[in-house]
Amino acid sequence: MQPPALSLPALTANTALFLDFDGCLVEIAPRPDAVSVPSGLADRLERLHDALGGAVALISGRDVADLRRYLPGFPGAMAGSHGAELALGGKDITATHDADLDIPALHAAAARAVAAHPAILIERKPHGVALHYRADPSLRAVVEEVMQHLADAHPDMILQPAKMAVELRPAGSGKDGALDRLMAMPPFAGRVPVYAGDDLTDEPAMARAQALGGDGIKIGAGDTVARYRLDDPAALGRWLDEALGGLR
Ligand SMILES: O=P(O)(O)OC[C@H]1O[C@H](O[C@H]2O[C@H](CO)[C@@H](O)[C@H](O)[C@H]2O)[C@H](O)[C@@H](O)[C@@H]1O
Repeated sequence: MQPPALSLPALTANTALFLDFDGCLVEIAPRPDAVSVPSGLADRLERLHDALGGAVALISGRDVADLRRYLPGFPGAMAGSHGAELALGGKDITATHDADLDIPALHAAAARAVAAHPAILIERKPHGVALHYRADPSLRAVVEEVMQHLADAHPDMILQPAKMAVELRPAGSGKDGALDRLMAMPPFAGRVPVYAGDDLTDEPAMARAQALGGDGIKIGAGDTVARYRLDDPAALGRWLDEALGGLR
């Protein structure tokens, strides 16, 4: 499905805005810790937050503590770990699932399984693990096989394919669930959701936003359920700035 690239949805004072992080607000980098936050992004997010009465949320596969390192002053809600964590405003981070997971054991098992392949980067997350093969794409099959074995051994977790990576996240998590949770509470409730994202983990959330009468915006290339598309994070930034002008 290739959505039209011609027009974009209007942001109004009644919009609830949901933004993904990697590949959406920031360009993809060689490693998770090598992303660069564009100058002006923090200010843009704060102005959107003010103009939309606080109804702006970041919805990321990263955990919330990691997101906060990149956007420390962001005043809005953050859903992290593919929806497995939620933090409202600057407040505490809560788990949204009730799976009783032995995460240190999962991290150790993942590390043992790829010990022979130092090019595979292990990202230890509070609610799961990611194995990245961006440094050597020929290791994709190894990563997929290891993660399938880990998924088979951990029925409370599900596989999440990502860009040059495969992740395990808790069953019952998901960015669509994060969107639903936020849309049920103020200041999001009663608004029209607009969700921008770039990756497979964003597709269910964009579908959900559209099912609720809103819109999805796919950032970059690839099949998508979203009705709209923008080329890259810079294009999203320009569109958000234009939209801000109309909200004043
Ligand atoms: O939901 P997102 O905010 O888009 O996060 C998805 C994953 O992003 C990160 O990995 C991806 O970005 C890295 C930095 O650009 C890149 O090196 C990697 O190849 C990508 O897969 C992050 O490391 C993951 O934890 C997120 O789940």
